[in-house]
Amino acid sequence: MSHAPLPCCSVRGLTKSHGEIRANDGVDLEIRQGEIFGLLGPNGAGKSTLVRQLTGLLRPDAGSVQILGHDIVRHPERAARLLGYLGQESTALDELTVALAAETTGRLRGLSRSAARAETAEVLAELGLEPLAARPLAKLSGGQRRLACFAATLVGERPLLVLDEPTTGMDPVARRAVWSAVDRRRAERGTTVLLVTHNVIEAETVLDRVAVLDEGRVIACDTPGGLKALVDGDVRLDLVWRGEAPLTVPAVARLAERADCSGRRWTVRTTPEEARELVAAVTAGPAFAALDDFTLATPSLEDAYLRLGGRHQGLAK
Ligand SMILES: Nc1ncnc2c1ncn2[C@@H]1O[C@H](COP(=O)(O)OP(=O)(O)OP(=O)(O)O)[C@@H](O)[C@H]1O
Repeated sequence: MSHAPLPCCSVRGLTKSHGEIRANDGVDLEIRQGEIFGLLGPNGAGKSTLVRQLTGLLRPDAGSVQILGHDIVRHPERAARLLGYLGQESTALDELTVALAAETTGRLRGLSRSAARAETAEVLAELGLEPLAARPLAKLSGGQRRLACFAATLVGERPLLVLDEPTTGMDPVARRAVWSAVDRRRAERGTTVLLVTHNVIEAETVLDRVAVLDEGRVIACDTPGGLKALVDGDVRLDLVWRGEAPLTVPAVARLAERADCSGRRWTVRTTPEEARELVAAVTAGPAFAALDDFTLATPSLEDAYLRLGGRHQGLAK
């Protein structure tokens, strides 16, 4: 008889209210070992509330959280030994230099001084942070500080990494360094990663599975491919006007009623057949003269998300 491996993290019926607001409403999740698992959802969906309960920082009103077989509701103090957590709030280590913050995290996690130092040097090199090693966290730019906090989270390795919006404020080079570091830990050490993110398109390439949270509930849980199958067959037409859209053109006026309009950019989700007709209509006559740019694209994970929780626009952060 074969046994399924122990899940890394198992959440059942998790419920938490902040006063009147039910931030988590019976959440069930199972994260497998070695998986990069994404938690998506609009602002206020309850992602941070969920994550803070997994990390033992917040006590649920009801439900259970097991991490590698440990009951985190009963023993919240065990979470620190099982997971590395990068939260959204600023760190208590803000007065320290980048190197010392990382080293101190390693020491707090039980590494000897020399091991903490060696790991810090490795992680700073991996993330391109060596030039900032001697600078206090409080004196760095937002993106630099975020990367330094991410570095500290990696020192004193834990089997589970919980990363709440790790790339907020980072430039593309730093973002790429974060995703490669995450991917490398999974490939080389079997680390499990729970990633909370708004940046769906960026995260799509590293995620094995995704749960979509909306108003405190899991409304979908699947692979990125599985979620995208929800919008299979649809295409997205983006139009960018030079100035005001030419609403005197009947086809454009009709489009205005159903497009998501964001300034000069209009987005329409439609079938390939209709997209061809729309493109023909806007690339002729006065509409074309008013058009700055247009693109037709196959669906992304963000389109799948919008289809699921479409009334929210929270992922466009
Ligand atoms: N300490 C608190 N006191 C009162 N209400 C809170 C508190 N923390 C969160 N909430 C409310 O609970 C709901 C869920 O918040 P949460 O921070 O978990 O959402 P989120 O999905 O992490 O959002 P974001 O993407 O903006 O970070 C929101 O309606 C929020 O206003």
